[in-house]
Amino acid sequence: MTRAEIVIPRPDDMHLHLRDEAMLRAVTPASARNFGRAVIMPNLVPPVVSRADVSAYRARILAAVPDGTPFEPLMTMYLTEASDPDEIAAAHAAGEIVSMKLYPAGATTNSDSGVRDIDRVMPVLEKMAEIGLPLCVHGEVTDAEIDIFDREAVFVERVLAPLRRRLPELRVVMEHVTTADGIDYVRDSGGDIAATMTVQHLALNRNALLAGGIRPHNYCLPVLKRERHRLALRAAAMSGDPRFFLGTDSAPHPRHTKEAACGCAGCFTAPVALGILAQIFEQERALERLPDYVAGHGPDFYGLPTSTARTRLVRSEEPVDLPTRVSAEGMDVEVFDPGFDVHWRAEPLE
Ligand SMILES: NC(=O)N[C@@H](CC(=O)O)C(=O)O
Ligand SMILES: [Zn+2]
Ligand SMILES: [Zn+2]
Repeated sequence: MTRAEIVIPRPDDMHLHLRDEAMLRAVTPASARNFGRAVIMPNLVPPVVSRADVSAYRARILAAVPDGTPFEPLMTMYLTEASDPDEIAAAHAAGEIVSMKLYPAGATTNSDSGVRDIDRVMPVLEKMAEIGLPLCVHGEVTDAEIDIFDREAVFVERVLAPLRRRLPELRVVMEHVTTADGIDYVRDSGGDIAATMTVQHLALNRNALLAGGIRPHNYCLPVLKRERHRLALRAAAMSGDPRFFLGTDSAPHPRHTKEAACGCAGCFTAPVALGILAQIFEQERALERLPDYVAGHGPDFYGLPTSTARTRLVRSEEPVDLPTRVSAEGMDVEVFDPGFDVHWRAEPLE
């Protein structure tokens, strides 16, 4: 194929970190350009835990969106052991949030305020099941004795499956699923569950993190896994199963905090996500499945209409020059590099 193009509904990013202040201003334009809507993660410092926090953060995001770019942040609230079921129900009823986010305390970036004991949040989860408000889950256990490559599979077995047996009506999104175990669980366990998958977990296996030198910009949580897991993720993404959809988990950190003795977890993929995904779906001869993966299944799960705006994906003979860095206000953020040529680029249409 030399030059080709496809026009698809404007994609939505169902898992995104935009941060705050200078970083928020630096990274928001890339997401607003490529995506019509995004589910915004609440792991700021301090976290987004109240209705007032949600509305103030939403206003700061909108202020960072370039003029004339339509972009709708879909807000989430950070679940803590002090979360109040009535406040959450009120936020949901008022359309202020699309989900609650569960971080096991200590599992990932800015998760210290997260949940230590699931029993303590059962009243909130029961209320959410009753009103149909989804729970977005960072699905990893935090026990020091569990190997980091096993933490997702162990979470499914010890936390998620028992929770869903206890509360089968709870709607759940297993965020950034990375293992065949997670994929199998979402596909086979029944009930109202879905999963997001990132760009980096479809593009790379753990060799890209560790072979031939350590590559901190490929470090994220859950950590990249073995090839067989990447292949299971690819198969799920290409299967057309509506329970699987894009959440980039684009997670910017200042460059010096990743290129460090103890580097931060997170890959900044927002500027390049769509081109890389088109490349991957083309490679798998499944381009016709891309629109549902990036623009159909996600909004469907959240009860939102598919976007009526359009995006054109253009394939060129020559590889695209991918941006390597975003700099603003003295802040440097390295853009994710998939390590292979990308011939596709996304152009938002009016
Ligand atoms: N994915 C990551 O590696 N990092 C995310 C947190 C998260 O989504 O777990 C971040 O906020 O930096
Ligand atoms: Zn996470
Ligand atoms: Zn994330």
